[in-house]
Amino acid sequence: MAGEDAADGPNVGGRDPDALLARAGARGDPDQDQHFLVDDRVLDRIPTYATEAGIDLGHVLEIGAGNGALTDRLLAVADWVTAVERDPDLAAFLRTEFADAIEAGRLTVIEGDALEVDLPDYTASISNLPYGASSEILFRLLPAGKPLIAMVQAEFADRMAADPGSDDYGRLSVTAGHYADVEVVEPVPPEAFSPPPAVDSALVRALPREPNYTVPDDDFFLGFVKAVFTQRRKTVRNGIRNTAHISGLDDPDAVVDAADEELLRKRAGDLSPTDFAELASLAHEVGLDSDD
Ligand SMILES: C[S@@+](CC[C@H](N)C(=O)[O-])C[C@H]1O[C@@H](n2cnc3c(N)ncnc32)[C@H](O)[C@@H]1O
Repeated sequence: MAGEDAADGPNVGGRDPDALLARAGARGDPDQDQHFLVDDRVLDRIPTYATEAGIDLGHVLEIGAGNGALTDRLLAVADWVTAVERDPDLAAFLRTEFADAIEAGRLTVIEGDALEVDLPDYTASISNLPYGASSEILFRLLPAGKPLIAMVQAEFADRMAADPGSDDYGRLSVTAGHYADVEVVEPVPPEAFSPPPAVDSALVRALPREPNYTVPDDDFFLGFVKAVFTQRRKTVRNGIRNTAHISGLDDPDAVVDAADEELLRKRAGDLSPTDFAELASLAHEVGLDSDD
């Protein structure tokens, strides 16, 4: 079990992030989404967002391990960490710096693109994500139904966790909320990173659960939500009619004819996830050709 036994020598959990950067010889290339966490307090707090929620740390997946500052903290609490890193120099550094943990079978380094490599069967993911690919990476991870803690752009975090009717509520909120309860657990300023990103950051925690609605088909539901939000300033009636090329509906008019007038008069940003599920279920029933 995670805890004292998981500690791998006196340094694990206490490596100085600046010293790690110096040893890695990494300057951080913003074009490669390389912004390394150098604030010890933020690094130390990240695993606590998992432990306080009782998340199983048997096998933690870290995407974008970089110089290993977070990997070090994860090794202090997890039984096993799999770290994915695309930069070959950083992956090589991780293999050297954490040779003892690798030798002990507690760390696996996967060199490659997180969107392409095979992912292991992990119990939780905890990452400081490359912002350029956060959306794609998150929507690779969330359907796995495992708890997730991720550093993302603050604005992105707010949109993930937003409630219906708020300015931040949109496709991202409904899609993330389809898989998990999402909360923003900590805002993180640019100075916590080297080099500092141009944007504010935030840590989100996503705890998987079944949605409180049912849909006939996840992909159809998510495509329908995407389609209607492309017309967020229009009424839902027009949104459904105008976006059949995105939603894949064969007969959007049949959906509009059958749907509840009160929902059709609203705009996408005012529909709850349950409203979307009701409309998508109806659309699936009456808006698709039977041979689809
Ligand atoms: C924001 S840095 C985080 C580094 C380190 N984990 C930390 O917390 O300081 C993101 C890391 O992801 C790596 N990266 C960028 N795109 C990636 C991708 N598609 N797949 C895997 N790693 C990627 C970068 O090389 C960089 O090391």
